[in-house]
Amino acid sequence: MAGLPVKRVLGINGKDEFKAGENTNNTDNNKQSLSKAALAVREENDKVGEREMVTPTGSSIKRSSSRPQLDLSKAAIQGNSEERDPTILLPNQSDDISHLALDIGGSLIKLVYFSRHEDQSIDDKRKKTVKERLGISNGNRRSYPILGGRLHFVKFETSKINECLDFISSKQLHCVGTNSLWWTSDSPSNENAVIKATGGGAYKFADLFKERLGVSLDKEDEMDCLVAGANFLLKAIRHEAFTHMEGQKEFVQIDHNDLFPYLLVNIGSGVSMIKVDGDGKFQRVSGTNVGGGTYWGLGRLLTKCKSFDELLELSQKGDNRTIDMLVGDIYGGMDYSKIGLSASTIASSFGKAISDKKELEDYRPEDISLSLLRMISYNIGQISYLTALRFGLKRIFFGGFFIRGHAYTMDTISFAVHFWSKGEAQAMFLRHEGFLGALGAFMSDEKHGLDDLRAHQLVERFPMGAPFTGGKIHGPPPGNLNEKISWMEKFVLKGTEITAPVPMAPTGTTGLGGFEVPLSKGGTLRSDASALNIGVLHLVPTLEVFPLLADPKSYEPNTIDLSDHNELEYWFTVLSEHLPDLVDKAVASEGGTDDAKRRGDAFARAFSAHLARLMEEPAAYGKLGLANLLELREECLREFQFVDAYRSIKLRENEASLAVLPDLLAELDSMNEEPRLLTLIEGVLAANIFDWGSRACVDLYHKGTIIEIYRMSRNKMQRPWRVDDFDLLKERMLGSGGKKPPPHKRALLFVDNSGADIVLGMLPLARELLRRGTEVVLVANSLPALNDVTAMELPDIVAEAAKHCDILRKAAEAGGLLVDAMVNTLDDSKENSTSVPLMVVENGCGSPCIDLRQVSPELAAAAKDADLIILEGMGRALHTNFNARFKRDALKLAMVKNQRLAEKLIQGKIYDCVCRYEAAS
Ligand SMILES: CC(C)(COP(=O)(O)O)[C@@H](O)C(=O)NCCC(=O)O
Ligand SMILES: [Mn+2]
Repeated sequence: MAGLPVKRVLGINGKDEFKAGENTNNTDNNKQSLSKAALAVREENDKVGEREMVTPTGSSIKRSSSRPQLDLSKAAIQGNSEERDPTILLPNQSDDISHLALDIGGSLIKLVYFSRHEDQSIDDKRKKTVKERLGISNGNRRSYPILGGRLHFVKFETSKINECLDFISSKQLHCVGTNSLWWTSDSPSNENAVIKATGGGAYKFADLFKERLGVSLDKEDEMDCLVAGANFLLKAIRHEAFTHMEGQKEFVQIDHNDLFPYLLVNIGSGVSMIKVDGDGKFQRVSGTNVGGGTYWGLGRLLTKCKSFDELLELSQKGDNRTIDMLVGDIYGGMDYSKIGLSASTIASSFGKAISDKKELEDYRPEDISLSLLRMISYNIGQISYLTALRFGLKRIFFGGFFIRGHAYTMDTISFAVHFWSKGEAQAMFLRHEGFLGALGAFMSDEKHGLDDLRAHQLVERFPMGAPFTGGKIHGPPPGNLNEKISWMEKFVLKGTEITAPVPMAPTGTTGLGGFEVPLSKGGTLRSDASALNIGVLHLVPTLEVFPLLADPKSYEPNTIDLSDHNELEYWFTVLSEHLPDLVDKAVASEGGTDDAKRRGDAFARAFSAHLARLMEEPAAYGKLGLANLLELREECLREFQFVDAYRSIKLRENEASLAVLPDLLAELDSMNEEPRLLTLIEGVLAANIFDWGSRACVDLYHKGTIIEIYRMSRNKMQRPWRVDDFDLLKERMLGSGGKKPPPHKRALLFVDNSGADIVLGMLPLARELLRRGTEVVLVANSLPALNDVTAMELPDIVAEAAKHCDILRKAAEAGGLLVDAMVNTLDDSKENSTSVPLMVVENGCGSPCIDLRQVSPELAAAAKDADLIILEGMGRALHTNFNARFKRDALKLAMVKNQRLAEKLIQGKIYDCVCRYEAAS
């Protein structure tokens, strides 16, 4: 490349430029081997139909182990493909099913199973050097008895036990420990195979399990299991418990050290009330025979409903006032306010039926269902409170499948507890309400050693194809890609629309013990899987809490709280509008084949369905922040096997930016320290405009070349920025009054996008730090997300940049980044290579945002000696971590590429910039 001074860099419209929005057909003309090699490997890869990650240098490697994936290469259907759920063989899938436990109750069978995955991470040279340098031993700082994997939750009706047996058999879940060749035609030997089971059905169906699956049920005590399951959930899952009052769900942060004692009320067919004092320390103190079985049994007789869910659904449209005797009915429409009873309070459930001269047929089944539901829920709430009172317990957790995340049931129970305790006691519900027993049975198997898992090691994912539908498709959550796609396609066939439902207004009470009727949710049904409102728990034992958080307990990654409905609606619209473009990119990234189009379509439907579900109930999947939505989108893409939707865009922008880097560096080198620092920070902010996740920016890319946009952005960098702590930063870096402060020892640079952002923004800043004697660790995504640069792509970008810069070359060499002597060095003498190192670590995530409670072990290790943290970009520095406080100096740099966020967060406007510097706290 011809040398171009920076002024020209910022003003040229040279021949190497091309439109940011153009497709990459001109790659053949590209002079740098970097992308050619990658494309060659990609073609090769497409030929063999394998989906592996490809580095820009062409080395093909397995994706990071931090987010395990299904390996579908060489997948084949076993047996008859016309079957409803044919078994699909995945010979290259290293996940192996290893554990299963059951809770076989009177109405439902709850199944928990664990699919394990081997550590697939490759120990590439970069990782090895980083590990050596950061002192990470292979066994990590503690030895975990378990491998990573996933915990799945499935339920079946007990009356349809054969479906459950088929499911276990099709997934070979009963072949514990015989995971080696289960896909071969020889059926695995099951002699002596044992499954942990609890609930009455463990006795009742023991012979059936032996007969059908050849396994014995190892029976565990039901109460032991319930308590073990509840204790595990309350300690290990961050947003497990929540309150539900008047339609409002609020998650409760339980302090592990202040959990006991509590009352556990498990509402199954019958109801158990257990006082829990510790792990394994409990007593069943009460119970009632009026429970879920009563509701379902009486309800079936009275309404002719065919299932519990149908009965519950019916109650949504009911009006219990037609059948219940209310205070107002007795008092001529008046409240009985002297004793605190409103006119709408139920005086006697079903009481109107005495006086009305009506027969059963004269009552609407909807009204009967609601009346019954209120009668039973209210009664359980009241007895629970009285029991808690008897033992001086303030907290009551309700579990069991009676609740089913049903808002009205929870409101009724909460109301009863609140009303009778005069607000002293609180009803809390559990997201995994129905699986306490099954989880407990699972935990009772010591083999897996899951009992000391921590919240940061669990990542919850919602992988089911269709979480929210208007149709009636039943069955367990789809397991593999083909199942997922055809699951989505079924909705198209049935003409079922996945619509964004009308938001539900909060249910009202009259304040004196009376309830209004539930507001209809438009008759929408949920699929079996989503009715659980829980996802698959990914166990990643290596994840750690970022050690430099000032107060990890109070740390909240999300800046934007989506429980605010206006906020949710806004971001929902933004993400929905972005979807067609994203699908185009994703399909193109996979060669635009029919298979890719089919997957793209399924992805769009699945993601829209998730969004619709969350619009209806923002807390459906736990506490919802914007970061969760953005991550959900990436996860959904991965679910449909889109490895890297923005790959070609990233490569193209990297090339264009690398071409002008030498001139930028030369220009910077001609400056004095102070203007140079300012130019560098301006450079980072200006280059953060290259963000393919922002609607406004993508529109901009169609109007100019990368360099034009970069130049325009640079020209707008006039200080003061909207948030401008540059002077504080300058003082810390360069000192004042002639005093030179010592340089930082190690800086962690959380980098963001590819192209100009990394090459012309963050790399020059890294170089400046290196020049000052500060070690630099570039922290990048483990997996792709939008156009964010990944840790796997970075070494090649650095290597390319290092060809033109001694400082970068020496530091990269010292950091082990230049492993293959591929650099065309400017200076071959190795003796000079005393430099502080430049390293690259992966952050452990695949999202545009970062939750610092769950980071990779290499990042946690790198953080130990770091005294400067630089977070860059809207996702990492604004949507998340804007309010995060650190134990070390922190610099947050971002351009705000969204008008509404600019207004909300910094009272500014789109393209305003944030340079926030906070000294160590
Ligand atoms: C996804 C992003 C957080 C990525 O921003 P970045 O971290 O790259 O600066 C951002 O593009 C975003 O919030 N986009 C959605 C809003 C919009 O289109 O305006
Ligand atoms: Mn980004």
